[in-house]
Amino acid sequence: MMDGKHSQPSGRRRVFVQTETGCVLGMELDRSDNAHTVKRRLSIALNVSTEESSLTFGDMVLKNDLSAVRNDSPLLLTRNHLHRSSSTPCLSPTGKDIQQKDKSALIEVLGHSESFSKMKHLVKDSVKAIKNGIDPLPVHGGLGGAYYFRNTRGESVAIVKPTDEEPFAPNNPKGFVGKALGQPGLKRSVRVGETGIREVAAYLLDHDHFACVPPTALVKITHSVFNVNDGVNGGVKAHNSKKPVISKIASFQQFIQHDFDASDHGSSSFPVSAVHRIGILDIRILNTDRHGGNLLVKKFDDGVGRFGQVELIPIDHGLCLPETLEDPYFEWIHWPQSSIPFSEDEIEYIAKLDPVEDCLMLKRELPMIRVACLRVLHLCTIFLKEAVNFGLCLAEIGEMMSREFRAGEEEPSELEVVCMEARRAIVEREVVSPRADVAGDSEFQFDIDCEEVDHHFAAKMTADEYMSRPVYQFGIGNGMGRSMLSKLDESIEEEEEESGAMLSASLKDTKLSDKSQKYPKFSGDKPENGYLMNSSSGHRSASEQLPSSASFVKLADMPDEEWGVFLDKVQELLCPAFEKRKSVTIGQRQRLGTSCQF
Ligand SMILES: Nc1ncnc2c1ncn2[C@@H]1O[C@H](COP(=O)(O)OP(=O)(O)OP(=O)(O)O)[C@@H](O)[C@H]1O
Repeated sequence: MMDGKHSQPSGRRRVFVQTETGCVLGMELDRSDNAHTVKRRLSIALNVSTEESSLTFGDMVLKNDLSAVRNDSPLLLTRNHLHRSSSTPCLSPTGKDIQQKDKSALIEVLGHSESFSKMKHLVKDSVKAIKNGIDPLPVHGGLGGAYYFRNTRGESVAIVKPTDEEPFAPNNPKGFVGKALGQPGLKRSVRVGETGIREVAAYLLDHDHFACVPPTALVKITHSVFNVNDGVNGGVKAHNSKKPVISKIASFQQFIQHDFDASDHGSSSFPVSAVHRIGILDIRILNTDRHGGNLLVKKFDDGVGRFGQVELIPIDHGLCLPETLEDPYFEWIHWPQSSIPFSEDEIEYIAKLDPVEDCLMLKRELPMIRVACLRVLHLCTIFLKEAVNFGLCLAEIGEMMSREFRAGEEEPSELEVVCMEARRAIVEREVVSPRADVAGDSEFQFDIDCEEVDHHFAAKMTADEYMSRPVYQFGIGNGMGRSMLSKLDESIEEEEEESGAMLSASLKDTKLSDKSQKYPKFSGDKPENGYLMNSSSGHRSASEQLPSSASFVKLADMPDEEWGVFLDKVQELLCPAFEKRKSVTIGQRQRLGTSCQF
């Protein structure tokens, strides 16, 4: 639901500006403000240099016009050079000063979605506990900084993960540092500091609480428990050896009581429907991190005190919705439940999924979300719907999205092969008839100038208006196709190109029928290139190197109109790909005999 604050974007708004090193300042914007005035205020309040830096909001680099910035939005101040270091400090602020300057509450939910109303009591309980001296407790597991926030009884009510404490972010408390916010992260297709919005996106996309993602919101939160590494933010230590209070942007998720996680326990007691529902979510969001540790398991009383069935709660969605098609990791792919056909209600749920409406909703609730992520969501939802229509089961769909390692080389997934083929077909068509089919079409009026783009377009346009247009007319980017790719995107691309990982241009000689012969492969000859295996294990060691990730198919480089044509082409090519997959499964079943029937 939108409220008055949403519908009047250019009036007075409060925003939270975060520096690359994690300092956060809340400030009020009025109509006369522009990026320059915001930077000047930031520079004075935080004593940071804002020279040679850009103010960004998702894909947008903000200049004069700040009308696209919504109330309560987090903005990021990034330095302009390509290879930024994480050591550029805020010079001298203390958390207390900042807190006094921006006058925000201890915990403020960013965003006004109805879905966040469930968080109000958690926020209230946490604030009350803090005021009563009950401090949050650091979480020891995981690679990122995380904290259990408690109620006055000392029970955990929420888990909070600050964006500047993610793996490789400047204030990571577990030694995984070295990058600035906005740079490619643990997965290259997910930038440092952007896992929190993905956690929120997964919650918002989990319509009807189908997969049971715990309520999650983005918050601005202030406490002394948070980590600031030496040398970051000037390495300021509080007088009298007390840790300073510090404000952060963080994800705030309801704590769910549980008994263990799925990595500690055999999967045989997991209900088929829970596995299916989580699988359906993972496919839509292309989850690259669904290992057993990210499924909490809760026993429930079967009434007679026996250990019966369990509930599964999916957590940690920070590595979903990557900026390019990626190799997902689906632990459930190995579980027999995934080979059982979908039930009627699951099929109905999938049929009702509307990728266009989902993208609009995410853009409305998380306006900083990148076009690239929305395109991944759009594509994967279409893929899921078509696959289920065709009659594939969860395991088959998951397998079609997963890459394979053969002889130490990584091959594109069947879905990626379809996408590569679709892009090649478009390129060929353009060579024959350069854009004749799209360029002159008077309906393609959605390319809006890069700087002046109206990012409230999505919010202003009703779902019906949106739905009544051909899909290729609206490239999910709200006019932010190629033209809106920010400098950051260019930098991520340049870095990828430098590392030789970008193979998406190699679209020649591709044929659906023979992926192992015709497609480029990523060699796993260097140990650090084995990231598929590493990420699959779910237990990464501290010594593990930054995994190199590769993209066979990029989605965000297509202008809006091409994106629509691409989606149509993908849909056309999916049927033969499904036929092929079905024949592989039948072949496997025949070989295995009846022992694997459920
Ligand atoms: N909503 C939740 N309710 C209860 N416990 C949770 C919740 N979310 C996370 N946890 C606990 O906190 C631990 C760390 O959380 P999480 O896995 O999300 O962090 P992470 O740093 O992203 O981890 P990793 O590096 O393993 O991906 C989990 O293993 C789990 O035990």
